[in-house]
Amino acid sequence: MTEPLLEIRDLHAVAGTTPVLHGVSLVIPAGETHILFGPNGSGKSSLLATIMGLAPYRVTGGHIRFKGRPIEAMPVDDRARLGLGMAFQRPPGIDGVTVEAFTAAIGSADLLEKEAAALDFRGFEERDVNVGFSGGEIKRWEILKLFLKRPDLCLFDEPESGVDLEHIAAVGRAIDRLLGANTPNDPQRTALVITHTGFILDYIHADMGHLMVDGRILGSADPLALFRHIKTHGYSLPALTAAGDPSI
Ligand SMILES: Nc1ncnc2c1ncn2[C@@H]1O[C@H](COP(=O)(O)OP(=O)(O)OP(=O)(O)O)[C@@H](O)[C@H]1O
Repeated sequence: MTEPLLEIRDLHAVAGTTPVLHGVSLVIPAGETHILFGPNGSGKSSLLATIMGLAPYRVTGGHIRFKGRPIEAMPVDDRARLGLGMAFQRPPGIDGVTVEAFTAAIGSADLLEKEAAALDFRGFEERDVNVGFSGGEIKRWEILKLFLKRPDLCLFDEPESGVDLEHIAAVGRAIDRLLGANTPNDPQRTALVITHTGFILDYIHADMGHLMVDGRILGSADPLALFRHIKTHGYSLPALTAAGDPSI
């Protein structure tokens, strides 16, 4: 079996003083793409933010191992250096830091033009990062940012929400290309993707789907079967959890 790149066991976490995760366990082998489904407020974004190490999220129990190393207490910049990266749902604007300067700072200036064209994101070089970007432009920049950084584990928080129907194809294809094995030195990436609409499933190969409810993973199954099940039956899985039937 492939080594787990990310291993989360019985994770409890708070946002400030609010409990948000209540015993999440999740293992993602290297090279796999996993999808996280769940109703509003179930803790999906909190889980991604806790993995990334963002304030005000704090682990109060359990553990997170990435590449075999415990990272619960590791600062966010060390996690990024170790190979974690996240495309945010609602990232802050960075006044005074242009897209060009940001790209140069992460050592990817030579890639910007080509990758920006693939995401139809030309002409933003002089704009401050995420300042005044439309909802869809933010999403495209967040994915472009991961392209420029190429983290080993990519966390996507609703990458297609707010993106118009034409650009969803560009976003979907870009994510597929980002995650795919490009050269022997640039192997298949690992990803955890939050989606409500499921559009992204038309463009990427996903290995496993997880259903999160009330800060816990209720069950896991084939992502397309799980998505179809949620569309028909909502966010409860008595059949899945009782029988463990991967085809639902
Ligand atoms: N920084 C915070 N401070 C206080 N409460 C928070 C914070 N972040 C998340 N929460 C609460 O934790 C719960 C889970 O929120 P979270 O954003 O993780 O849900 P979600 O599953 O991503 O929802 P959605 O699908 O609507 O994006 C919510 O009740 C939310 O209000």
